[in-house]
Amino acid sequence: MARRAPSGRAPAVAPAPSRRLAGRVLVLFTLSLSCSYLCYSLLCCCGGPAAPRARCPPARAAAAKKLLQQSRPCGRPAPAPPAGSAPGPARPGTKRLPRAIVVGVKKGGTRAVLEFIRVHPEVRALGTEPHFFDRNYHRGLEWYRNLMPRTLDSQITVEKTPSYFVTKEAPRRIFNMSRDTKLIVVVRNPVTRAISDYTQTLSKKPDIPTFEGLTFRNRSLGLVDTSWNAIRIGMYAVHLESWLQYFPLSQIHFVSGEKLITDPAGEMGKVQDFLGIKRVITDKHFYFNKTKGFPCLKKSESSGLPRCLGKSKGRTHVQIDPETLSKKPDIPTFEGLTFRNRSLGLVDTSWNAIRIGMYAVHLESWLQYFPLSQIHFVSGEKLITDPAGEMGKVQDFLGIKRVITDKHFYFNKTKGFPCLKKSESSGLPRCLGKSKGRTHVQIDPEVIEQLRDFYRPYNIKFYETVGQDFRWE
Ligand SMILES: Nc1ncnc2c1ncn2[C@@H]1O[C@H](COP(=O)(O)OS(=O)(=O)O)[C@@H](OP(=O)(O)O)[C@H]1O
Repeated sequence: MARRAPSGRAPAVAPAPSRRLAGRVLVLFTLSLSCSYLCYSLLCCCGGPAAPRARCPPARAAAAKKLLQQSRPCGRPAPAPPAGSAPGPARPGTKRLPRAIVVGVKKGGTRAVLEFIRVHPEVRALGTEPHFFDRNYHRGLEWYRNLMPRTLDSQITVEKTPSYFVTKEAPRRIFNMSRDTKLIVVVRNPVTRAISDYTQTLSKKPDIPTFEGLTFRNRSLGLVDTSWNAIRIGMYAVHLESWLQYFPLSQIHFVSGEKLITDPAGEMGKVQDFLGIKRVITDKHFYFNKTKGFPCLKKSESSGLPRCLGKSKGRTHVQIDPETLSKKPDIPTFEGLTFRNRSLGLVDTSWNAIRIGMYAVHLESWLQYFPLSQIHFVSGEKLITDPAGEMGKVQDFLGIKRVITDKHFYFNKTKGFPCLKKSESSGLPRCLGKSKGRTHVQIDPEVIEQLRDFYRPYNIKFYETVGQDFRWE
């Protein structure tokens, strides 16, 4: 080893054995450097001399870890270091907030859409799910922006977090970030989606109850448990309402999870149109992998090699009793819809079926424009028991001769209603159609009593206003 001169500098000329040693050390050092570089290049970077590749940002490396069979997504020009970080080669582009977000739905095919769209040169995607608008909102927009890949002005930043679709606050939060954000929702038959979701949970927690057990609150009554997430997520219309309060429908693109499998190029074509970018991703980008049973990319964005999605995508689903699958959706009961709080007797006046019967309330609006004498009230009850009598009054009100009389009606026992002896159209007897005079569903008499109490003050007000007692009590 070269001894240090008192000044601390190495002597200008070292003795001969030391020089040999130094020479060897230098050769070894150079060799080890070359080796490290070679390993580094093989493990992390891809590309050839024509396309110099850069190190992958950490978030993408994490994404790669998550995705089996996915090589590390790199192969883009090296991104620039964040301001204030250690100097390095200049990396082009800026970290920008996403212009498009795949907001759902879980198990719809969101990973496929993200991996397919990021093949487009005008798209850069965050590989991991940042969960910013649900779990990490408190971290602030800068935190979110920092996760994003660098993009050039011409490129679109995209992220995907499927749980956003069912997060109540997500539409408002995304709107507050940018009202122009384009939203992509991958939807799939909610029954298959629920089974896929359940299969995933089962793979992590093998002790959970059966799918059937979790699906029903009461199986014999067919009451589906809408509080179970696997079911709730599939109630697309319910969740969509929250999004439509902030975004026009034109700003939401729905990808068919089914077509994404049978015709990935077709579905991705529509996604590209929606994003306003050229249709670059086409049939040529896909092949059907028989072993996987799904379409795969011929060249992935990351490695340029053929790539299928990971093992967790396209799992074999658990077998579900076909009877469970054919159960009708859990339409709420009349009782369920009637009350905001049944034990408190609080009737839900926002339900149309209830609100319409508050005649006194609606009549007020009419009386602001028309005198009462210009409005004629037909009793729905008397129209059944005495159609001629009620129609007589209608003719009087219209100022026409009482032509329609008892002679025009007969009681049809099968129908259980009065019918016309001669219809105006055919001259033949005619009852109203099947949709008129249906057998009503049975309602708990206690509910009927509660509703009578509810309507009583409205009815009294109505009788007083119109000067007629319709005797509904
Ligand atoms: N090309 C391709 N390859 C593999 N899998 C594909 C593909 N296209 C769509 N799918 C379907 O994607 C389903 C997983 O959906 P997600 O990616 O949205 O799941 S997750 O919410 O991110 O966990 C996954 O659901 P399962 O089949 O139930 O596993 C697939 O059916």
